[in-house]
Amino acid sequence: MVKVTVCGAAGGIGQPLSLLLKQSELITHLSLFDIVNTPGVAADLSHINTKSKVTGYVGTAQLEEAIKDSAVVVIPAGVPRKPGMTRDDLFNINGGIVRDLAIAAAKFSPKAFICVISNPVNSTVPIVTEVFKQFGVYDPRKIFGVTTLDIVRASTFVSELIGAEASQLQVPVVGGHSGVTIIPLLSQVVGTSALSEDQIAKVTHRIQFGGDEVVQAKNGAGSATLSMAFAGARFTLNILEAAIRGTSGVVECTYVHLDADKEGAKAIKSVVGDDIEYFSVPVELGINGVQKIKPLGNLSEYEQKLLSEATAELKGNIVKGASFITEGSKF
Ligand SMILES: NC(=O)C1=CN([C@@H]2O[C@H](COP(=O)(O)OP(=O)(O)OC[C@H]3O[C@@H](n4cnc5c(N)ncnc54)[C@H](O)[C@@H]3O)[C@@H](O)[C@H]2O)C=CC1
Ligand SMILES: O=C([O-])CC(=O)C(=O)O
Repeated sequence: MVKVTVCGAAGGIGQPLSLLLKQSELITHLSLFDIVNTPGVAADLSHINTKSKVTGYVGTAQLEEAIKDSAVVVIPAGVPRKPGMTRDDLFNINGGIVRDLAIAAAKFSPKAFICVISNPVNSTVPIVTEVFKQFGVYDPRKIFGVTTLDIVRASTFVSELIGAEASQLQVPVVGGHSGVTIIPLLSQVVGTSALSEDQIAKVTHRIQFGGDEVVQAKNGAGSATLSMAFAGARFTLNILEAAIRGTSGVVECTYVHLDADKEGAKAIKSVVGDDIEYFSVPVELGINGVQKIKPLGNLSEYEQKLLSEATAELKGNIVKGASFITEGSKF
């Protein structure tokens, strides 16, 4: 049985993400959890003639049944931004939501891969880590912040500039998932050497603040949902491809604790500093999640500058998330 649970499944991301996951042959049970509306979403999806069984659960009383024995738990639960807000402004409400879902996952599905979409990702991933530590079930190879949308956006925006096929263009994006902590490594992309410094700076800024572009266009009705569902499905299916089907060479940039591969992390820390605990890095996925943290590769002078601008904010976000559990919540 390969059970995947989506927490926040009735939401703007949750519904299209569940639809995309329903198409996978690798999933045998798609479990949908939310605090509202999941029976309807589950009934609707359950009529689609693909492999997985679909079940819906609503409210915390049904959370154990929803989450137990999952291979993967994907978390797009929580509130989205409105214009004028930062992702960090979501911390107080989403921190508590992610904490409670992490507690359920630690109790009822301690071996699952946890894919965190809820913002602020830079802080919500440390929240999950600290909860899993408190329950004695922590494995850093299995907890992921989903930053795939940054990579998807980068491929689209850069391909528009250099005339490449967007779906084929690999653009590494490392660091975190908010504004200046998002670090696209455009110098590593074939075809970008023809771009001027000004073009590089502009497209870098667009990748860093792509989320704001959608928040402004939606004008109070939320943030990216459809592109995030696409990115979240890609990431989840890549985890399953490596872990369930055993395919080797599956690489994605994702925000992880660098303890997930201490050997691989040495090369990262030599570039970003010893005191950075979490970073979005290129990861080779395997049967246990993170199999190998790959090096960042060469950074241009401009990318070095982006890195130095990212670290202070990232470190603050990490401490804020971790201390929400270690100094705040007791359970
Ligand atoms: N990692 C990334 O790249 C991205 C992250 N996001 C984040 O994803 C989150 C969700 O965004 P949307 O789907 O647009 O929001 P939404 O408001 O449309 O949906 C969120 C869903 O979560 C549910 N929910 C609330 N509390 C819950 C709980 N305790 N347990 C289970 N479900 C609960 C709500 O009922 C709702 O159905 C936001 O925090 C947003 O900032 C959004 C886009 C990209
Ligand atoms: O911008 C937001 O709040 C949602 C998000 O994380 C993104 O679209 O990258």
